[in-house]
Amino acid sequence: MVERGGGGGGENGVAAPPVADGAVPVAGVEDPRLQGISAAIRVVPHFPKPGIMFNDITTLLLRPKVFKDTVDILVERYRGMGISIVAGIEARGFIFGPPVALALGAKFVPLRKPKKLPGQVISENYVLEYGTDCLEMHVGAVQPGEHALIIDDLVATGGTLCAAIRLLERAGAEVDECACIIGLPKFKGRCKLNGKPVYILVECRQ
Ligand SMILES: O=P(O)(O)OC[C@H]1O[C@H](OP(=O)(O)OP(=O)(O)O)[C@H](O)[C@@H]1O
Ligand SMILES: Nc1ncnc2[nH]cnc12
Repeated sequence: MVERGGGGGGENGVAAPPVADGAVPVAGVEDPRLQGISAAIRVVPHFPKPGIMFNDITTLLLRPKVFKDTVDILVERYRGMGISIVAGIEARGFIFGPPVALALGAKFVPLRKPKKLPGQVISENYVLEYGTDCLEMHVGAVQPGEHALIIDDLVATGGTLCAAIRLLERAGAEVDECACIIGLPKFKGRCKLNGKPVYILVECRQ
């Protein structure tokens, strides 16, 4: 299966968005919690720019039962798998990642936008719908051979997750899976990015 941008370093050193290349199921459709999670996500048309249907998880956070259901589903999936790193992507991965990390007894590693981390970092550029961005991770946060879970709120093109995977792998970690609360329908709930499975709870509403 062909992948673009899988190893970093596309044109101008910036990786292109990836192509889905595998099959991983979404959370079981029979799980009654998923409907509540989907219903708690507000869709804001034309934010932050015309034509974008923004899937806003802040409304989910206002409902403690639904927020807990969301965290619980992830904890239930990853408990007992030997994951020692939960890496969260700035900014919304910082909301869902830490409670999952605590429940798993794993460390939380923030993957931040440029020039936010004070220590020595490694960086990965990636392509957004318009322009580029970058994620950074502290050197020494991850030890070679550790098993990692990457968490964010939403996967759209997958460019952000691919940059996160590259960061963890450059540090020698084994990325077991990426988990997002929301995924665009084009992923059909099943995908791999950079060869890593992506677990999606609910489809993005557009
Ligand atoms: O799959 P992709 O096309 O890469 O997009 C997904 C990313 O976009 C959003 O973050 P954003 O870049 O808007 O940053 P923010 O969370 O700091 O607002 C979202 O939280 C994901 O991190
Ligand atoms: N439609 C969307 N809603 C929320 N965050 C996003 N990040 C990229 N696309 C998004």
